[in-house]
Amino acid sequence: MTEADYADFLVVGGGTCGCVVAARLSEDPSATVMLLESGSGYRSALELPDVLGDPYRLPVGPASEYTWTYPVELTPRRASTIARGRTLGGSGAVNGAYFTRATRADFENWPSSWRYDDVLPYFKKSETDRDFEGEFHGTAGPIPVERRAWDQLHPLSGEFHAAALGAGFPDDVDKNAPDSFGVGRVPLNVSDHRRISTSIGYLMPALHRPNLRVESGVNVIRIAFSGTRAIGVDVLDDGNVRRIRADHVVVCSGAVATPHILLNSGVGPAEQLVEQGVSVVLDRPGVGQNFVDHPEVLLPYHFSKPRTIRSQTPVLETALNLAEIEIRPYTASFTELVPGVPRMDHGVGVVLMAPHSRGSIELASRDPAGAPRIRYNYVASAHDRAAIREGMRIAENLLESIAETGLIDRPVVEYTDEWVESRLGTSLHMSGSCVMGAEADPFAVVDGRCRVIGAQGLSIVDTSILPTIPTRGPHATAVMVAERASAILLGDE
Ligand SMILES: Cc1cc2nc3c(=O)[nH]c(=O)nc-3n(C[C@H](O)[C@H](O)[C@H](O)COP(=O)(O)OP(=O)(O)OC[C@H]3O[C@@H](n4cnc5c(N)ncnc54)[C@H](O)[C@@H]3O)c2cc1C
Repeated sequence: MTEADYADFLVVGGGTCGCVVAARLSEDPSATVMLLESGSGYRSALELPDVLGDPYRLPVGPASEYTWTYPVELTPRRASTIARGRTLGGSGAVNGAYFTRATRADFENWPSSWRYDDVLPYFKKSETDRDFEGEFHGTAGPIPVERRAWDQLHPLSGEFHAAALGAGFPDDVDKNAPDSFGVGRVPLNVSDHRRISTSIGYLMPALHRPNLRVESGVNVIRIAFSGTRAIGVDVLDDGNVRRIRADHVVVCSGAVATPHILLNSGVGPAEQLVEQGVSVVLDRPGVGQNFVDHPEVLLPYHFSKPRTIRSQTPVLETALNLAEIEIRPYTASFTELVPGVPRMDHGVGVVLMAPHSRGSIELASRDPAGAPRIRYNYVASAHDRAAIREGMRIAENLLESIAETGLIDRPVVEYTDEWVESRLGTSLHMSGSCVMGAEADPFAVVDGRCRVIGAQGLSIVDTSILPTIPTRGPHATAVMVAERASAILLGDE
């Protein structure tokens, strides 16, 4: 075997988690590490395409060369599409750069070895917080974290903050503190007006290592097994199938592609695999089942006077976090943010952060390169419908107060159930499509050490394994999970 077709650790997917895992594992000079990424690659931050470094735009429009686009069913009556990053850095290279940790309470429903005290060291290890230090913050990690200076906030962000305080919500000074609650500035993984993805923060500084090899533009179609032991992967390379062998395969392909690759490899609900003509390697009923994402409704507003578009304003600078609702005063419309998106109003996002509805990802065909069938099953639960309505009521009151300052006008809209369903979107925070759990739990796919239950030489490290969705955006939590999983894989924990 040549070095091109074997590695001790084979990392499948160079997204948020894959870049962390490849960089950390290759710190051990005795281990060879290969990272395979389906999308584009670059060798240094200098080669980074401008559009990926710009934190004030999201290159996820219909013609983007940096995304996967999947057809989805948000509700049985609402078809849509979702984007996921397809480049080094993955979804974290194209996202809104809002970098907020899961709270202490979020970890109470994770396995007992993943409580807040267990994960805090890895949150700290991942970041350099430029505003806060002390027991909850890191000062030497690869991802810089800062909040927008008060005197640079967009007027809408400042008025939103004042309106929420005026309505009696608590001042949430540090949204990355363990018990964050209320209104405050959001932490951003931005430095010198550049989005710092894990590709920039972790992978680029590691590329000089002789034991790390990165291949981009390579599509992994399945994991290869001998019995239940993973022995490598099959990749589609220039139309040819090539096998790359490994001692340990670490799947980091994200919450959509990871279950899809597993299903194509014969790991998943046996009945579904048999129906699709895939040989069963391991019957794991939880693969692709019960995922969660944050549903979102945009309440429209207009600026009273025409405003010049500010080129260096983050889309989200402040937010109000309540027990299960997040209210986001977006500073720009998605038409301004996402190239190629049709005309849309400015809007304040009302987002359900702890939904009860669960979705599924299943094989739609035997073609491993085809898209899976993704059903969100959004707002199927009466709880979710009521919680979104309550969030809309709070957001309405805040918009009313902001309108009184003369900054914005509000179109007259009757918020019927049909209107809500027609405006329903997703925050693109999909989590839990291959959850971590106890070995005895038939729906768990990986154990507390990120190993696929029932297989050998196979781990999953990405947002698909999150046991419950964070009540914040998942990016910072994904980086933490990848930090800890790397320590586990290296035998340091
Ligand atoms: C547009 C957008 C905006 C978002 N905004 C925010 C935000 O502001 N804050 C926040 O907290 N979260 C945000 N998120 C969510 C967050 O970015 C993701 O949850 C997180 O980055 C997911 O990390 P991951 O490692 O699980 O997957 P990803 O980062 O998606 O990485 C998966 C990688 O695997 C690769 N891959 C997939 N299939 C294959 C294959 N077959 N072969 C080889 N490689 C493959 C992909 O190309 C990709 O690079 C956003 C997401 C999107 C899409």
